Amino acid sequence: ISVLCNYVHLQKLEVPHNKIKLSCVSNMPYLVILDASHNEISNFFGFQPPKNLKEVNFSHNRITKMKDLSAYSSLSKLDLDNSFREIIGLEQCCKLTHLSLANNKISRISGLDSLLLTHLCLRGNQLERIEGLENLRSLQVLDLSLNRITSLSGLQNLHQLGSINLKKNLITEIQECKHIHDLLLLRDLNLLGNPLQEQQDYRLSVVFLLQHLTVLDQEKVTPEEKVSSVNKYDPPMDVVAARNHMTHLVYQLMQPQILYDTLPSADSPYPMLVLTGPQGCGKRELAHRLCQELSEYFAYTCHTTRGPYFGEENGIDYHFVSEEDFQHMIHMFIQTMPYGGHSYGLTRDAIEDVAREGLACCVHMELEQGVFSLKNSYFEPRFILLIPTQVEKYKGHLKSRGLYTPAQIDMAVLRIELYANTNRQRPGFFDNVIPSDWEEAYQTLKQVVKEYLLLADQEEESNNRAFPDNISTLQELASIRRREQLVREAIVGKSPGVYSQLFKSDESCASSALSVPSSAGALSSLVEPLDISLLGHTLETLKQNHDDPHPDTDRLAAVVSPSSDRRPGSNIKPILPPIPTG
Ligand SMILES: Nc1ncnc2c1ncn2[C@@H]1O[C@H](COP(=O)(O)OP(=O)(O)OP(=O)(O)O)[C@@H](O)[C@H]1O
Repeated sequence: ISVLCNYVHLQKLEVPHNKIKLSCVSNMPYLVILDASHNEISNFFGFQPPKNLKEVNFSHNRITKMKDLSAYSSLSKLDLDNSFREIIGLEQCCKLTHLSLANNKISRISGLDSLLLTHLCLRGNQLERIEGLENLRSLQVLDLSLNRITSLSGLQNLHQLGSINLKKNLITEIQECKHIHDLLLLRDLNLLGNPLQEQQDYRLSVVFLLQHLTVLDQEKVTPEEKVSSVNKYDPPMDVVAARNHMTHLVYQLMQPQILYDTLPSADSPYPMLVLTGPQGCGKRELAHRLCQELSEYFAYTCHTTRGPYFGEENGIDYHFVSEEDFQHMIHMFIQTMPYGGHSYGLTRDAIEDVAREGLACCVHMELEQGVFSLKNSYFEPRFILLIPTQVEKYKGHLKSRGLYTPAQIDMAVLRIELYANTNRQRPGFFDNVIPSDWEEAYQTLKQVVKEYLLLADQEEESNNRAFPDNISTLQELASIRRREQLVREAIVGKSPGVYSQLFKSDESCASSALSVPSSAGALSSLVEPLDISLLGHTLETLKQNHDDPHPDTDRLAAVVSPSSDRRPGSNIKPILPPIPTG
């Protein structure tokens, strides 16, 4: 092609698939693009360097050795798919962004450190490791297919990478993906033809580990795959709870159905109080103290396979059972939770036993498979969150227990945020929040619970009774007593025990309301429809009420007064803790 020597202004020369020599290029000082691929060139770049040569393709020639290309510093794109073993001579090509060195015999990447490459192709070489790429911080597209690479280590700092092709290599472990986990721009990954594809759930695992991917192995990652992978490997609390609930529901449905008579209907909620909070926040101690001090209202009801701590008693602190027995009675549980190598669970029978004694059950639980699981059931407990507000104090407390490793303590501290977030993001999820590191946490809890039981008003009134301030208080009390008398007559001595207020909700009122009989005509303007759904198991308490010469006026008034169809205790101001930092 020596005739081209006269074309001095030529900017683009394409002569692929020939057997030509390129000495004429020395006469083309303005050449910008040169394609001399698929020739038989062995001495490449053997011409005077055109000043502005940007794109050169010398692939598929007979080049066996790279050479110094510092004279060609304008190069931005270079294809050298030949048969050489070592990368050299590119150090001065500081404008080079696209480099293809495919199908050579390169076994080690070197000499690329100073370049600003965005696209690099090393397909079909003999690489076993990814090394020498650490400084290519601008790299966006990397093709390492058809090599012998076993690990993805070496890619972790290439934060601009959007596409990696590792087809047909020797990667065996899915865990290798952790090296590219932090590459947030990575959208396209190709691992086809690697041994790790044989592993079970390979695709879901990779989709989970690399949640930014949109294409994996040349196939689009669907939203369904993304959701399934998260549900499988890091299920949100709702999903864990839903599974737990579903499992136990299925177990229950497989059993003969028992009709319990403590409650008026099968789906009436039991009165229940649930204390929850992070590990070692003191919920266990508080729950048991509450059961002790308010033993006429509460009893503890959970089963566990862990052994009793010093001073704990079977049937009082837990029902202690063996793992074997626990599994044997698995169909009886409403929910279960594995924790620290032991199992915990709540059975319907245990709740029923407590209800038979006219008590409400009080339990302490973890969030995921405890509180969330109960939220799915038809039980409608009161949930109280106990949350540490002073991280250092909380850490100190955990340390002083001598039961936890530093890692476990850190994990426990991290979990505070889980509880705080649940409280922040789901208004009304907890009925009350009490800082557990206050000295007066128990007193606050007790007061809140008494409010639920409507005992606080009662105490207040009895104080008032003892020291009536003035005549108008006396008159008011007399008036309340008169109204209360009428109410008693109207409901023929039936009213729910105070503890049943724990679970009285708007819906239960609405679904089972009964209007006051006409014999109480005088009252019909005074009282709202009465909730009798909760009365079945409270007759004894009612009888006591009836015989009581000093009736609890406020309590009854609250049961029947127009305001009583609000959730009891709803007038209490929630005590919100300051949210811990971090
Ligand atoms: N049925 C249940 N469902 C869910 N969680 C439960 C259940 N019963 C107990 N738990 C929780 O299991 C955890 C372990 O209970 P355990 O009685 O062994 O207390 P602990 O050793 O004082 O625990 P912590 O780690 O909170 O100090 C506690 O967080 C407790 O609230």
